[in-house]
Amino acid sequence: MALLEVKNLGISFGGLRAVDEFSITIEKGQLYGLIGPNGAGKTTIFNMLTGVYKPTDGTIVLDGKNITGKNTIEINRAGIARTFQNIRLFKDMTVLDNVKVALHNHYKYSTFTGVFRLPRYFKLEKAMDAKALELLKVFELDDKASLLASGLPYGDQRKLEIARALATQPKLLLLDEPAAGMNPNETAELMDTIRFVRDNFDMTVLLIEHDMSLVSGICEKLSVLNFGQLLCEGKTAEVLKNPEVITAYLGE
Ligand SMILES: Nc1ncnc2c1ncn2[C@@H]1O[C@H](COP(=O)(O)OP(=O)(O)OP(=O)(O)O)[C@@H](O)[C@H]1O
Repeated sequence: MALLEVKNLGISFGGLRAVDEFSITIEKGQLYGLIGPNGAGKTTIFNMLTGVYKPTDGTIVLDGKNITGKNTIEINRAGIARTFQNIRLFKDMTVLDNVKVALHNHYKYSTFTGVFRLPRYFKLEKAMDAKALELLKVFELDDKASLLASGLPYGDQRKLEIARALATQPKLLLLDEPAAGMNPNETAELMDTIRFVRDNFDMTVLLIEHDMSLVSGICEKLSVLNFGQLLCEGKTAEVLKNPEVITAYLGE
């Protein structure tokens, strides 16, 4: 059974059909890329997959469960986490607390326990600190845990966003232009990190990216979107040779 099965997804904004009849099947453990020119509808698809927008048509099934039309919290609990094109961290919180916020889904204590600082509070806070640090270590951010997120260099902020998304323990990780604004060295490092996450967290990744070095470097399969519709899909090397794709996108 596929991890993600999307069929005939569509949405309109007023008179604009932003996404139309979009289908995609992603197997567990795949590194999958969604590419296409600016305004093709890629982020809109992410917004539908994560419950920010309700699709007008189609179905989204995650791991056998129909999640179409559910809200963002329900979808995150069902197992989809994402990062954003424009980094969205809690900039005035520490690096550690940014990850701990996302862990709260899985480490629950009552308000009473929290307000009165009962033993369970300290026990869970300690467990969350350890889990958050473990995640930060993967991204080599553990020694920066007590810094404010706003103080991190750009590449580290992007990594922290991925760490925070992973803290919700998703089945599927959506990355919206993870290499945006990165230099070639940072991008190469990011590719290693994404591969590491897939291999060590047993993760499935769908990413939107304009940086072709990253797309051809790590994506096993691609779907190409043009004017809201699927132009073609398949193995990365084959898709990138497709003349229609070159005309629509790479020849820009
Ligand atoms: N909330 C909205 N209201 C109206 N139009 C929208 C809304 N969200 C997206 N659109 C439109 O839908 C189309 C697809 O936009 P989207 O941001 O999904 O493209 P994209 O492929 O992610 O582009 P880019 O690569 O530039 O990020 C665009 O024409 C955009 O203006």
